[in-house]
Amino acid sequence: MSAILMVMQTNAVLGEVFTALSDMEGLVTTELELVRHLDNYIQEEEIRLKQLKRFLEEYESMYQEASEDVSQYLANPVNAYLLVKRLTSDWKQVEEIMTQNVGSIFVKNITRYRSTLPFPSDEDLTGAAVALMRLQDTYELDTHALAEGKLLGKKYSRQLTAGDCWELGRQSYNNGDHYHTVLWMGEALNKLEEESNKTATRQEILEYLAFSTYKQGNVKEALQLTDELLKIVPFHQRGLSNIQYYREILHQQGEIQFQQQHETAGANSTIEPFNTSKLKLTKPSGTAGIPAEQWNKYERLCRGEKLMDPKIEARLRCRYVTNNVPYFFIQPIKMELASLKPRLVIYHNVVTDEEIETAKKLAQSRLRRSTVQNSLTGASEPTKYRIAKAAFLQNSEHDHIVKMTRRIGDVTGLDMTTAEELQVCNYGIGGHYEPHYDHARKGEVQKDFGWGNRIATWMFYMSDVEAGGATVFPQINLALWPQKGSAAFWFNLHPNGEGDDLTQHAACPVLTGSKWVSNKWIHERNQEFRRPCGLTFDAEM
Ligand SMILES: O=C(O)CCC(=O)C(=O)O
Ligand SMILES: [Fe+2]
Repeated sequence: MSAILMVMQTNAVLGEVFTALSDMEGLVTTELELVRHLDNYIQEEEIRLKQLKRFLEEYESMYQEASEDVSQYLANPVNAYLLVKRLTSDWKQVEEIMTQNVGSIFVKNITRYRSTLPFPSDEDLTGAAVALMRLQDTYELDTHALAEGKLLGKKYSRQLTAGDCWELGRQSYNNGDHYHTVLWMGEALNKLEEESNKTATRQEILEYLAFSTYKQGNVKEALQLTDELLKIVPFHQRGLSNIQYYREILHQQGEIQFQQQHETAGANSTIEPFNTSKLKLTKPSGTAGIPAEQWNKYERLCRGEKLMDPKIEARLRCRYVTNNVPYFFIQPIKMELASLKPRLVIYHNVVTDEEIETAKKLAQSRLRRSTVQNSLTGASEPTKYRIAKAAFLQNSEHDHIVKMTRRIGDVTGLDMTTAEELQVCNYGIGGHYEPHYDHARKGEVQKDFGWGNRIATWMFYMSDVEAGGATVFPQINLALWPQKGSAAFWFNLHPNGEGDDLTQHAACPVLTGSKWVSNKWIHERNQEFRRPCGLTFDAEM
C-alpha cells in the first residue's frame, strides 16, 4: 500500500453508518420504530379482515336461509329488500374495505422516517459483510462457529440461517472474493439441510458455490457441484456451458478420460455435507503493496501472538516521571517503555473519564467516515484501508480539550501550537486501519500546514476494547492493547528529520466492543530547541 498520509474528514455517504459503532447504536432505535410500525400495520390489517369476515358470515347465513326455499324467502318483502341491499350498498362497502391500502400508508410513513432516522444503505451492508470477512481472516474464525453465533468459544449472537450465509456468500462474490464465497456458500449448503423452513434454495447456492470453487482452482469439485446443479435444473444455461469447460480442462490435465467427458462426474444421490477443508483455498492477502510476510506478521500480532525477542522485552521497564513539571511532582505519571528502537512509551492515567466523555460528546454529531489523502493525487477519499469515523476538535471548544492538549505538551516537552487539532476516532464492526505511517514519506504529498512533517504521534486510548483492536507495529513486533485512560507516544522522525520506517503501525480490526482513540499529531516547526535536530538516525529522544 502506498503510505497513507493525511487523515481527513468528509461527508462521504458511502458506508456512513456501519463505520462507527456509535452510529450503529442509532440503528437499534430505527429497528424498534420499524417493529412498532409493523405491529400497528398488522393490527390494522386484522381489523380490516375482521370486518370482511363479519360480512362473509352474514352473507353466508343469509344465503343458507335463502337457499332452503328461494321463493318463500323472497316472498318476504324485507328479505327481498335485504338481498338487494346486500348486493348494492353493502357490497360497495366490502369492495371499499378490500381495496383499502393500509400498507401503502404505512410504507409512506416509513419512507418519511428515512430522512429523520439513521438508515443503513446498500454500501453499509457490503461494508458490514466485508468487515465480518476481515474479522474472520485476522482472527482465524471458523465459518461454522461464526454461523452458530460463536466468537472465541463464547455464544454471542443468534444462529445464522442458510439464507444469511447465502447473503454473505453473495456479498463476497460481488466483491470478487471467491475464497469467502466458497466458505459461506458451503456453510449455507450444510445449514439448508438442517432447516425445516428453507431460507434459501439448493439451486441458488450451487450456482455460486460451483463457480467460486472453480475460481479457487478446484476444477474437479466445481464439476461435481455443477453436475448436482444440473440434476436440479437440467437446462441451466450457464451450468451447461461451465460443465463442458470444466470437463475439457480436466481432460487436458489427464484427470478424466475422454469417454468420461460426457458422463456425469458421479455425483452422489445422497447428500453429503460440503467439506471445505478438502478444497484448495487461497485466503486473499491484505492490501496490495504490503508484502505477504509483513501482512502475516500484522495479523499474528493482532491475534495476540508474542513475537518480540525476549531479550529486548527484558529491557523494557516501567517508571514514574515528572518531566520537571511542578504538577507532576505531586502526581507523577506512570510511564511504561514499550519499545527501545524506536523509543515508544505508554503513559498511564493521563486522561480522565470526564475529559473522555467531553471529547466523545463533542465529536459524536460530527463523526464522519475517515478518508485518506491519496499520496499521488493529494485528493481525500474514503478508503477500505481505514474503516472508522473521526472528527477534529479545537481547543476552544471546551476547557477539557485545552487541558488534554496542555498535558501532552507538559509530558512530551514539545510545542503544541503547531500540532493538529485533536482527532477523535471511533471504530465500528471490524473497524481497522491497515499498516501505515503517520508522517509523509519521501516523495509523498501531505496537506501542508506550513509546520513541517508529523514529528511525533500522541494517541489517547479513550476506551477499553472487549476483543481485538490492538495497535500493532509489525516492524518491531509490538502490540499495544487499548487501556482506557492511557496514551501511546512515539517520534515518527529521526532527529535529522528523516522518517523512521520502524514506526509503521496499524489498528487491528475490532472484534467485539467499541474502540475510541484520539490522536494529536505534533509537527516539526517550533520543536527546534525542544528536540534539537541530530545528524544520526540513532539519537535518543
Ligand atoms: O487506532 C489505533 O490504534 C491507531 C490509529 C492510527 O494509527 C491513526 O489514526 O493514525
Ligand atoms: Fe497512525
